[in-house]
Amino acid sequence: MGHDDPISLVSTSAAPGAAEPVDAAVLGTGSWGTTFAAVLADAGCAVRMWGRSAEVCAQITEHRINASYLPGITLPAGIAASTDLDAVVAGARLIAVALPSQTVRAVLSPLAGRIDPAAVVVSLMKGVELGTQERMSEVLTDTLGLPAGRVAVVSGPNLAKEIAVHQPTATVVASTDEATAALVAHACAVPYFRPYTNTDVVGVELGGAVKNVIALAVGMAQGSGFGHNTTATIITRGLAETIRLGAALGAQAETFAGLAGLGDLVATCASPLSRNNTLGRHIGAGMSLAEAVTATSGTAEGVKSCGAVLELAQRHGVDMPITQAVAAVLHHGLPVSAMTEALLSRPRKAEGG
Ligand SMILES: NC(=O)C1=CN([C@@H]2O[C@H](COP(=O)(O)OP(=O)(O)OC[C@H]3O[C@@H](n4cnc5c(N)ncnc54)[C@H](O)[C@@H]3O)[C@@H](O)[C@H]2O)C=CC1
Ligand SMILES: O=C(CO)COP(=O)(O)O
Repeated sequence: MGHDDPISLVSTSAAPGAAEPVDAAVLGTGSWGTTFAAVLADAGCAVRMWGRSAEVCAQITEHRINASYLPGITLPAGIAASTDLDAVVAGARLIAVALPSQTVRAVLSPLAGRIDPAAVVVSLMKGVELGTQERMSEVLTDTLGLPAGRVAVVSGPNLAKEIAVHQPTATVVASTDEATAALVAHACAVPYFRPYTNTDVVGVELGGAVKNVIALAVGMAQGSGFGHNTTATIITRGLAETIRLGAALGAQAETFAGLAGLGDLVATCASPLSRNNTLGRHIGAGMSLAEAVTATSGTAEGVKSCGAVLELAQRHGVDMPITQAVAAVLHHGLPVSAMTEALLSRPRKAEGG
């Protein structure tokens, strides 16, 4: 690695001054898992990936490509992918998970109690689990039997396809344990990807999960033909309801003004690369949910997480009208045209209320 090593990421058996590569595992060979694996490899880590498709794993290992999820990208050398979960995590000091949020518990359950005691586990996901209303770091600690301090979350304005071609961006690495956050930040820092650390795990995770729901709402408005005033209104009021939920769950308000809050909200709502924004636009243009899912390649987390975020809000008595409207359109048959009326005809109130 070409940068300082403030904490113990490298093997203690390394010769003085000679940093050994970090053993890292990435679970999930979709667009973000593959891109984050490339970032780790560029930062000097030795990276193994786990995926359920033998064909995708072979492409990554043998040809340094992932044609379905990152077409046109050549991956850095040294990434090996396999369908053998046990072999991929064995000996890894950093295990990053990039799977659709609703699948994480089932995929990781076989690893319960079997993670290397020195390893940290990193959530790259932006979702909330339906039924339990758990954030992804909670699903990881629950499923793997880990203390919260051994889990970190990476979240920010991080559209995978931009990072895969080394466009510059920053991110937030959050953990309740500052040393864990610093360790993960160290492992993924490269000239085009700058990690900041934070201990507000709740705020960082909520920022990532709720912005997907707000991006769906923005997409629905754009697909209906509305312009920038409507987009800006949804982004701003979407941030307001995210902050309200965060306050109820103990997050720090300033986190939502940062990269994992406003930063990611703006990137996702503005970019046609966003699957949530794209799916929302299809719905706004008149497609059914099934048609929109088919027309959108990749995981649009907000489709399922809108229900889980709403459950969480209702459990804590928090008003989230945009989230409620998105869930009503996607899952309860509310026409997009009625969504606008439902939101704009609410009782007037003070802006900060
Ligand atoms: N793509 C992006 O730009 C970013 C995505 N994220 C988050 O990362 C997480 C993963 O997203 P992506 O990699 O983009 O999704 P993706 O749709 O590109 O890939 C999902 C991967 O999970 C696999 N998968 C799906 N169901 C599975 C199951 N039941 N068992 C095992 N594997 C399964 C798929 O085969 C695929 O390899 C999501 O929470 C997303 O919000 C976060 C930041 C950026
Ligand atoms: O999280 C993302 C950017 O930060 C990716 O957004 P989508 O999941 O909507 O593509």
